[in-house]
Amino acid sequence: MVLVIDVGNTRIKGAVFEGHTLLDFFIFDENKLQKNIQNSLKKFPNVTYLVVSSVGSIEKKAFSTFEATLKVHFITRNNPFPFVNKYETPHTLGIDRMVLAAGATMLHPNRNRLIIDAGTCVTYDFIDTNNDYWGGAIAPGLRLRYESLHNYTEKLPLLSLQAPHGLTGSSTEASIHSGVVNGLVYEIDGFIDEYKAKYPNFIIILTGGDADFLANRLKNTIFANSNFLLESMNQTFQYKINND
Ligand SMILES: Nc1ncnc2c1ncn2[C@@H]1O[C@H](COP(=O)(O)OP(=O)(O)O)[C@@H](O)[C@H]1O
Ligand SMILES: CC(C)(COP(=O)(O)O)[C@@H](O)C(=O)NCCC(=O)O
Ligand SMILES: [K+]
Repeated sequence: MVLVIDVGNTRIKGAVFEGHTLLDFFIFDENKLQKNIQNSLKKFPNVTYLVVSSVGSIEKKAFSTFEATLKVHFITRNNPFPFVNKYETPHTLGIDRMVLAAGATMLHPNRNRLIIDAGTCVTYDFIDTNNDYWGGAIAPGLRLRYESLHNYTEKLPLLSLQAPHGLTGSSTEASIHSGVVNGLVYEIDGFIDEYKAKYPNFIIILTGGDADFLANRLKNTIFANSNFLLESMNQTFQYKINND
């Protein structure tokens, strides 16, 4: 059994896998990380591997206490990956984007694929039919958009995520909800439309903390898979074991 831990810029997520089957899912509190992991391990005593990927501030040494009882693997750029990396600055590419690209390559080999991860940032990652990874786009995520409007203006309140009532916001609050939510929905639909027009037989994967909220607001019919990064971490780890 494998416990995978994804350290994002907002939240730390974990999942236990038996082979390819996800048995349980956790959100860990950064301040109680060790304790939270210990509790998950108590629930699943058959876990033998801890697999971590981080784009956040938590580094490998945070998991060193588990090295006495588990095999701890930190996913880095030195891992084997099943795609060809054509990014011009591969040394700066986010490890989460590499893991998503690996997951998409293994799930749907030799297809044109776009992975949209709506987390702290919204990342777009494109892999073509040759399994060449080209990059994509990085944009502010939903929460970040609400926070930026508040932090960089004098008069705008900090609002929490709410579905807009329509296109035209008739108050400050309604205008912010329309700008943030409709704005991101149009952005995502716009990217999807452009890629679809260019590449036939396109596969789109939507994941991240805001995936479910966004999926049923898009003009394009896309099913969200919130666990895709965790599943892809498990796949990337299996790929490493098979290729070592
Ligand atoms: N309890 C929560 N705390 C923070 N963000 C949340 C929560 N529930 C949903 N979200 C949404 O999830 C997004 C962050 O997604 P997530 O995938 O956790 O990010 P990351 O992988 O970058 O840490 C935010 O934009 C926010 O709207
Ligand atoms: C773009 C990101 C900040 C996204 O992080 P997330 O929203 O998943 O927390 C992360 O993938 C990252 O730090 N990337 C490095 C730059 C790049 O990918 O080119
Ligand atoms: K992201």
